[in-house]
Amino acid sequence: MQADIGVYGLGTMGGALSLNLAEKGFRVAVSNREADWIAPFVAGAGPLAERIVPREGLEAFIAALTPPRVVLFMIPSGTPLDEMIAQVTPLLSPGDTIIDAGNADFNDTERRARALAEKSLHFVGLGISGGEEGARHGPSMMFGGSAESWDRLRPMAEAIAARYRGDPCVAHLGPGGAGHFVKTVHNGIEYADMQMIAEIYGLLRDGAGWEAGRIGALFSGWNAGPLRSFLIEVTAAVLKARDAGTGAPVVDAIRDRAAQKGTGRWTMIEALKLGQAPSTIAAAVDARVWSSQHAARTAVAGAIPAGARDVAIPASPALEEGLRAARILAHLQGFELLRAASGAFGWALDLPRIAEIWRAGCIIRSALLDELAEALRAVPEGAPLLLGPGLDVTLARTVPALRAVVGAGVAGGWPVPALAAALAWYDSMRQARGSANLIQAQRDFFGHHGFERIDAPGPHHGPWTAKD
Ligand SMILES: NC(=O)C1=CN([C@@H]2O[C@H](COP(=O)(O)OP(=O)(O)OC[C@H]3O[C@@H](n4cnc5c(N)ncnc54)[C@H](OP(=O)(O)O)[C@@H]3O)[C@@H](O)[C@H]2O)C=CC1
Ligand SMILES: O=C(CO)[C@H](O)[C@H](O)COP(=O)(O)O
Repeated sequence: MQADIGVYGLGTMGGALSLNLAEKGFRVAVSNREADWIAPFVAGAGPLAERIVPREGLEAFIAALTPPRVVLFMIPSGTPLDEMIAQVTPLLSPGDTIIDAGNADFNDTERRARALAEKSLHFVGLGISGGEEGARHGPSMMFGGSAESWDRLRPMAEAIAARYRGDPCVAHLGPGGAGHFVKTVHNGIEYADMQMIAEIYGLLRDGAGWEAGRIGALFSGWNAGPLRSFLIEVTAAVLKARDAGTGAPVVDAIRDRAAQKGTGRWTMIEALKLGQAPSTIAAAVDARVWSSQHAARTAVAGAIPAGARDVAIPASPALEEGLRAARILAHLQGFELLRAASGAFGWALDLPRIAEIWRAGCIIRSALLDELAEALRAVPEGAPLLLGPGLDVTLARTVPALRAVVGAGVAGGWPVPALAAALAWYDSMRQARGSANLIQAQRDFFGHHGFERIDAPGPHHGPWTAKD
């Protein structure tokens, strides 16, 4: 049997995606670097095995594909992918397509697309979100590549994608690295959302003395309201889970060191290159770094005075509203970054469509994304996204709660870096006149850098004479 597509890499995501493709009627050739994974995978596929073509070795794998061939890699996307591309390219023919469905640095995707185009091969950078469950039953997918590749692969992509009220959660976002860039920013927002949720958990645990299960029950309640989302649902389930041996909350036994594979860091690197400052994502990346500095934290703990003792943590409605405000702000920062990238790289990213394809299947899926898609459609071209119709009203109503939550964290000495970063951005952006006039004066004083005046064309220098 010849296959419609080949999936290389039968790990968590590749295995699940292969089964999803087979379930939707596609014949899927599968292979894996460690070949002894292949037979157990097929054995576990049940009736879907009849549409799975297992192959050991690259040559046999490629020979199992119907031309023009489509080869999808679901492996770590740095050097491993470059090595696999080098091995597979001589086996392919002009017109064949390589898809990288892993998380990739979009600069690598751009480079690979250029190099493969010289060999008349198509390269697709496909951002996929949804974890194992999403890959198996319907992920959200961010397609980057040529229009020709999209036309060819669209039916397959739409067949396996998550659906939001019937609408497939996949879109062609642009050429080259556009899909991987959008996936990277998705993960940046994911980092911010996870961090802000963890900060609320920390306030309740350390500031209010709540036990994990009680916090989990609170999150469950929130999941029935405007905060409804996969990450709130996951948080509630995690907080309620108990260790089979001890009966204690599992979360209490987990080391407080957050790992990261790089997408949050990539988001920040690209943001800074584009002159953007998504402060909530930066705070989330910072917080993961601080969390990993466990030895230093342990040494410092107790040696430095704590915050005030008599600070009350705001009650549940304020926590819920504050988190809602911060979540909106984090998403808006992510979309501002996408808008900046779209302009800089000439991608014409369809921001409302991106919000729409994130409404189901992906890790940050939430009730907010539907509201956000509507607001992004309505916001005038070029206007700050903070003025997104509807969201502006919600922010005006919920930001006071965010102030109360951040205020309690600051006064009590419980860290709330991402929540505070959201608030700082909001307050900075609503200041028609900020304090950067002083920065300009300082720069001119020590570096003769010049400044603009509000009352006369420039540039100007100050009458600085002496250090006071
Ligand atoms: N897990 C998730 O929730 C998500 C992951 N991703 C991305 O999907 C990709 C795969 O992740 P995931 O399935 O979780 O990872 P796993 O660790 O479960 O699987 C990794 C796969 O990559 C293969 N692999 C590793 N190194 C090499 C190499 N040098 N050459 C060839 N094959 C190699 C492994 O083969 P072998 O068995 O031989 O080691 C295995 O098939 C990554 O890019 C990840 O960032 C994207 C979205 C969500
Ligand atoms: O892409 C994903 C979800 O969207 C992956 O789960 C990713 O691994 C998460 O990033 P990190 O490992 O850095 O927390």
